[in-house]
Amino acid sequence: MPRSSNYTGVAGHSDAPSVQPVQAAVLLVNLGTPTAPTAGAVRPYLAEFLGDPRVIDYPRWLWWPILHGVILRVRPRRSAHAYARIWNERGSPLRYGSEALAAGLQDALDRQQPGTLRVALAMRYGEPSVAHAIGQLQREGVRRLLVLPLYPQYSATSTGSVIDAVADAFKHLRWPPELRIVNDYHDDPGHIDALATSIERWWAANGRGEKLLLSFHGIPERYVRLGDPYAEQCQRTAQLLRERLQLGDDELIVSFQSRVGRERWLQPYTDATVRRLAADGVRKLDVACPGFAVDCLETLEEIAMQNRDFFTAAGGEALRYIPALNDSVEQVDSLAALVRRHLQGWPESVG
Ligand SMILES: C=CC1=C(C)c2cc3[nH]c(cc4nc(cc5[nH]c(cc1n2)c(C)c5CCC(=O)O)C(CCC(=O)O)=C4C)c(C)c3C=C
Ligand SMILES: [Fe+2]
Ligand SMILES: [Fe+2]
Repeated sequence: MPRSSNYTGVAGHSDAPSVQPVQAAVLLVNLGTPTAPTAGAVRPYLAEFLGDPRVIDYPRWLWWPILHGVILRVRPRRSAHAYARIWNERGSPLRYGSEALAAGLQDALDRQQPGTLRVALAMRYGEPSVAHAIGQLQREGVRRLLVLPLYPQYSATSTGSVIDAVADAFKHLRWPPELRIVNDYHDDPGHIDALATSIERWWAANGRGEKLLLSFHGIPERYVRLGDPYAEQCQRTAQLLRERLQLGDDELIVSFQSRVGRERWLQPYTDATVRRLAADGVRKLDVACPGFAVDCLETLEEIAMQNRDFFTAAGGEALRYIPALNDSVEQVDSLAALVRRHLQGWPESVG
């Protein structure tokens, strides 16, 4: 059964020509990435990203001159240099990793119930945009849409912004599909199990470091004070993993990376933490980033290169980055189960 068909999964019930074909789709949404590791390609990407009021909530009259007058003149070159370190013949890891995950999820769902569910991928910033992907699904006859942002922990800056983009896209549709959105899956047992299994598998192949650091992307602390549940969800994911891996409080540490700007972000910061651990005598440090569904600039460059160098410069021997779940069978299977659960009550599509 071709993926774009309007097969309804209810053979024998679609003989009346007036019945509208029913097809359901899962739209995975990741952050997005530049089209090339150059300042020219990074600038429009950063302009869209940092111009999103969910990401930076300063009033526009204050932020716009700073963004366009200062930041977009300086940062694109610096960021492009970082992107160049992780770019390869397949392009940007965030893009091909997300595509591989979407393809894996499509195959897994097809194996269970062939042709009932279409998996599509959109990027919050850049292409293919959320509006473009939803328009395409609409043209294919999709009437039921499950949006799955690839962020295990909810933050207004990430998931909230995806919800905005979906709402904006819907404004332009005369007859939008029925909609469900996964808010988060930070404590989903299948997801925790997938993370734990992948870490254990990595330890079985590479041996175990003295400590395991879980580094999550940071956000401004102020956002959490204003009600963003992100920090709490990161700590919950860490606690569940700690229990599942049977690690003590001093063996599994949580930190927050990728701070931008002058505001105070969630603490402790990852760079300060790896330096402190090296200074405290830790020689071999394992780092995983459970907030990232697929590897990207923030894991492959910031952790596996920059923070590795901070660690060794401070006296550590080896900082070993444990890859994200990417398109592993663990991630594909846990997301397929999550999708099936969220589709319950839409029996024509997946039942
Ligand atoms: C300045 C504010 C930022 C907030 C708030 C923020 C939250 C946030 N980001 C992610 C996931 C990713 N961010 C990535 C890159 C990235 N993040 C910011 C800024 C904020 N992020 C910038 C400026 C950049 C671009 C690179 C740079 O110039 O430093 C990425 C990687 C993208 C890639 O192409 O590989 C991801 C993924 C989350 C989950 C989050 C809130 C929880
Ligand atoms: Fe970010
Ligand atoms: Fe970064």
